[in-house]
Amino acid sequence: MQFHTKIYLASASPRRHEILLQMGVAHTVLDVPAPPGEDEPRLAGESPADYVRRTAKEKALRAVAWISTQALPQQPVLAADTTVFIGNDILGKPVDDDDARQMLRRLSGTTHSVHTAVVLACGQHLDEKVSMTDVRMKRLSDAEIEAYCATGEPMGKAGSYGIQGRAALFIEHIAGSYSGVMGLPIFETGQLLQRLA
Ligand SMILES: Cc1cn([C@H]2C[C@H](O)[C@@H](COP(=O)(O)OP(=O)(O)OP(=O)(O)O)O2)c(=O)[nH]c1=O
Repeated sequence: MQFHTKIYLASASPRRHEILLQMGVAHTVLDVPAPPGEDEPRLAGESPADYVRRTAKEKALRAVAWISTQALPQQPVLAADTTVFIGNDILGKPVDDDDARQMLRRLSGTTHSVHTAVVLACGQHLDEKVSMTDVRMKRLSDAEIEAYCATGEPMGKAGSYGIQGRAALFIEHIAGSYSGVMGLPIFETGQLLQRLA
């Protein structure tokens, strides 16, 4: 599969940039000013899939609006949102080490789901896909959590871990998309980009 159209990646996530490089997708990373504050709250009754879909669409549309204020060429925009769900709760990115410790204690010895929505915007036209992955984490000791937090790896990552990093040692099993857990599901992204050809 070859991708010929150049796109913008509207994401500050280095993982998403790396995954697009792996896919051979020519892209420019856009540094769209993000709204200040914490992760978007979930709406009442909103499913995990609907939540990531909505937040990824917001990122894409914010980028489209921003491009139109800059002297930038018009190109399709790719945006994504990744969130960890456990029980009925969202685990977003930790605000500090204490927050990370709490999230890792919560994930220890259980299975959670990681949802990633990927959105392709051509102007106001949006196309999207959602990947869902179950992740089983082994039981973590306090010492393991401490040592992991000391690496700094939890920061900037939903659920306070990176499956692509040292936390791989904690993951017993996954059912779904490894790249989706990392932040950009390769299969679903390829399906969206193929429609540009
Ligand atoms: C669960 C998990 C998440 N993550 C990362 C992917 C995403 O970068 C991050 C989830 O945060 P997001 O809000 O999806 O993305 P972001 O803030 O990093 O970037 P942007 O909004 O600008 O696109 O967590 C991993 O790198 N590995 C993992 O195993």
